[in-house]
Order: sequence, then structure tokens, then C-alpha cells
Amino acid sequence: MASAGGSMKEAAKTSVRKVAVLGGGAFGTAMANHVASKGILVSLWAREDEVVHSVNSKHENSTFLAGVLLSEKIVATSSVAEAVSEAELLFLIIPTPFIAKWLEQNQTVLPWQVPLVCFSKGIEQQSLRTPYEILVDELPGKYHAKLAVVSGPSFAKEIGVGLPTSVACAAQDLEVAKQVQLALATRNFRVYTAADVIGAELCGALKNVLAIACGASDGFGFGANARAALITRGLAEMTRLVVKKGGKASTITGLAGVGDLVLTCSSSLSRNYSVGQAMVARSLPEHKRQVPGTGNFNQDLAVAEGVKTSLAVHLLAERLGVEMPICESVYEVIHKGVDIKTALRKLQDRPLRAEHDEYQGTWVWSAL
Ligand SMILES: NC(=O)C1=CN([C@@H]2O[C@H](COP(=O)(O)OP(=O)(O)OC[C@H]3O[C@@H](n4cnc5c(N)ncnc54)[C@H](O)[C@@H]3O)[C@@H](O)[C@H]2O)C=CC1
Ligand SMILES: O=C(CO)COP(=O)(O)O
Repeated sequence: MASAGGSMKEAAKTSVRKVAVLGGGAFGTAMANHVASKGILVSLWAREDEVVHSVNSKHENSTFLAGVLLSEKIVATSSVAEAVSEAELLFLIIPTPFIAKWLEQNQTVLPWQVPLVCFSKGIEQQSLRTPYEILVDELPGKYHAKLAVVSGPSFAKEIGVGLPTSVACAAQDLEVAKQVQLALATRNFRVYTAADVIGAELCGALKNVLAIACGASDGFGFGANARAALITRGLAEMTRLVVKKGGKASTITGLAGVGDLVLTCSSSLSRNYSVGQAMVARSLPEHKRQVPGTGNFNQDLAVAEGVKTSLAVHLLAERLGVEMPICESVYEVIHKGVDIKTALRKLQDRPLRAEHDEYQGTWVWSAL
């Protein structure tokens, strides 16, 4: 079994002694193992009894992160109250569609004096809220000052075996972001602080939708040229939505933006990219039955957030009047039953135009 790298010698100094990781999927488990590698005690809340049992008895999450040997500093529990007791940092790492309900059920036991850091990437389907927006809406005001998000190119499987990774931690309060940075950082795990919370979150959500498009393009064998074009024009779409929602264009050039987009759009380690590839390989009705979050999926429990997020992005772009043709194609294929090849070809038939437009004295990506 592989084990995580990173030792106390390499780690940034932190006063944090216990972290509660709320979510026992692949990423929650990988982050639990990462902080445990710094000598920090970790209480890992998992929804599934078999995950709790597997982590505590075998030091492995054989359901969501099989093959990674976990630190003995991790204790799994099915009680949120037990997990958060005496924790000095809370990591919330559950899929976006479940966050609001989870908060409704568990917020009374959550301490408000310690940072609550959300690692989820997505946009809620009905409300069109990002995870941070859900937290702000659902939690009382006393929690808000300590909220933060972490985003960036970070496959759970690679973190699980201690491969070098860099992410961004964004918070309204820089001191909170710095606290998280110190708690997470090792030589192999670099953490940059950031102030643009909404920008970081939207990038993390949108790259999942764009990864589905890239997986489909690769599935057709359209080649590296096509994938690079999708990534670049995908960045243009991300920029327009982020800026319209009040985020910063500079976030797009960072780890949460181009970093995660390039990673997810070019690796079959990405569940979202794999969904795109699989969509080409199978008929859509069959695919819809098998994609997590879209139907009776019960063989592979992993969540590809881009499936549901594509609907949210369609609605958000419509509401805000933002042109997002690649994301729209993914939405049409998954949610409207449009033939995937037709959707990809439709993108190529769009009117020719300049790559950038002049806008308020600077050059910006053009709208088509
Ligand atoms: N896996 C990865 O490499 C990365 C994942 N993320 C994000 O982390 C979040 C969690 O993803 P993973 O840990 O990969 O999950 P996963 O796909 O490995 O596992 C699914 C998770 O969903 C939980 N779940 C299922 N039904 C639920 C319900 N009704 N209520 C609450 N939880 C429920 C399961 O308990 C499990 O923890 C997602 O937003 C994902 O985009 C972010 C960076 C990397
Ligand atoms: O967000 C991720 C890497 O940064 C994981 O991507 P997938 O959810 O597509 O596997």
C-alpha cells in the first residue's frame, strides 16, 4: 500500500493540534492523511459505517481511497459532534449538492470560534449558490468571519501518496487564510493565500464542466489541438462569469483557475474528464444511469460535480447574461439529450470573430 510523504521536519509550524475533517470521500480522506502527516490529530467524520470501520481497523478507506495507507493519527467517527469536539480547524469536504442539508442537520454542534474551511467544488442546482454562499446563508453570522475555501489542482489520489501539490486558500480575513496555510503547508504541499473567495470557488466549479467537454473531445480523438483550444476558450468563459459575479480576473491566472483547469482537462484521474470520455463511449441514456448524481448509480460511488454543476452554470449564465458556449454544450448534452457529436460540432460552427475585444481601455476575451 502507498503511504503519504511529508514529515514534521518539512512542515510549516502550526499551533493546531486537532483538525476535524467532515467528509470521508476520496478528498476528505486524502486531506486527513495529509494533515496527519504533520503530526496533527485528525477526527474524520464519514457518513458510511463501512468507511469508519475500514479507516479505524485497517487504516485504509477501501470505499473511496483504496490502496492508500492512512496515518494512525486519523480516527474515523460517524458522530459529527465527536469529530468537532476540541478541533481547532474544521474542513468541510462533502459534495456541493449535500452541503445545505448537512448544515441543517449538523450546525448546532459546529463550533463557531474556529476556522471552517470548505474544499468542495460546485454550484448548487436550485439556488445557484457556491459552497461559501451556502455557508454564509445557512450559518448564523457569528460563523462568517472564520470561513475560508481551498481550491486548486489537487487530485486526492496524488495527495494520498504525498506527491507535490499546490493550492490556494481564499478568505475574507487574511489572518484566517494564513492560519489555514500554516496548518496545511509542507514542503510537498504549498498553500498560497488569496482574497477572492467567489472567484476561486467559481473557477473550481467551472473547471469540472469544462473537463467533461475535454474528456468528450479526447474521447472522439479530436486531438491535442482541440483540447488546448477548449481549455483556452474555457478560460475565457470562466473569466466572464467570475468577473460578472464580482470575482477578480487575476484569480483565473492562479492555481484555482488555470492550474485546476489544465489539470482536470487533461487527466483521466479526473472523474469529470472521465465522464466526458465515457459519454462518447456509451449512449447517453445508458450514461445517465451510470453517472453519479444523475440516477440509480450504485457501482462507483464517486461524485463528478460537473454533471449537476453544468445545469447550474446554464441557469447562472442565462440569469447574468454571460456567453458560455462550451459550458452550454455540456449542459445540452447532459440535461437536454442533445447528441454529443452535434454539440461539439456546433461549437466549431460558431461565427468567426476577433479573439479579444477592447473593453474600457483593456483587452478582454471576446464573447463568442
Ligand atoms: N477527489 C478529488 O480529487 C477532489 C475532490 N474535490 C471536491 O471535494 C468534494 C468531495 O469529493 P470527494 O471527497 O472526492 O467525494 P467522493 O466522490 O470520493 O465520495 C462521495 C462523497 O459523498 C458523500 N455523500 C454521498 N451522499 C451524501 C449525502 N446524502 N450527504 C452527505 N454526503 C454524501 C459520501 O459520503 C462521500 O464522502 C467534491 O466537491 C469534490 O469536487 C476537490 C478537490 C479534489
Ligand atoms: O478537483 C479535482 C482536482 O483538483 C478533482 O477533479 P475530479 O472531481 O474531476 O476528479
